[in-house]
Amino acid sequence: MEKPGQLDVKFQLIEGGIMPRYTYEGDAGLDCYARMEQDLVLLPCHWAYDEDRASHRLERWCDERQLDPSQLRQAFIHAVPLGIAMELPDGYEAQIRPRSGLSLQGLFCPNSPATIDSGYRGEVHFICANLKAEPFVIRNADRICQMLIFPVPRVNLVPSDQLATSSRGTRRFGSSGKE
Ligand SMILES: O=c1ccn([C@H]2C[C@H](O)[C@@H](COP(=O)(O)OP(=O)(O)OP(=O)(O)O)O2)c(=O)[nH]1
Repeated sequence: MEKPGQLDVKFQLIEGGIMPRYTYEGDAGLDCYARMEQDLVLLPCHWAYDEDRASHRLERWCDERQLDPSQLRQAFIHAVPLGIAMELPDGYEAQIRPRSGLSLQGLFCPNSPATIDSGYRGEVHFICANLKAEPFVIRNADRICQMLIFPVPRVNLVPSDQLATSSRGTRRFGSSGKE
């Protein structure tokens, strides 16, 4: 039952998915979990400049950790399934954002904050890449990102020949630091 300041949103679990949850009371974001059939290894972005060497580098890295590279799905950038679909009320969006702790480990979300439209009924995904020098492994049920839900006004575009003046005017791109 919805209370003041709360919003009911229908979430559907996809087989193998885990319901997002607030980890601590007072958290703004619902933590979301990877739904992976196979472990994923995100290769460091800079390896993409020398793809021929990337597989040798990965083999060596796996050797040192007694991992079998043939058991790992490899990618430079990947849309990780989150095991959930949703029915957002009209006038709302969900945003998918990285978790700071994983960002400090080099996990990068190129479209952050990602937009989940209210009409989208497919599985929600987290798009990510690896900015660090070492490969980054994502496994099933890893708590990989967080979701926040916001109201979004439907905008009526009003064609206008003239806009009201403002103190910023047309200044941009660091203009406030210059004389
Ligand atoms: O990180 C993301 C981004 C998007 N989506 C899903 C939900 C969203 O509603 C839909 C479309 O996203 P978006 O509008 O950002 O993508 P697009 O490239 O503009 O695709 P489209 O032409 O389908 O709108 O894809 C995700 O699951 N994860």
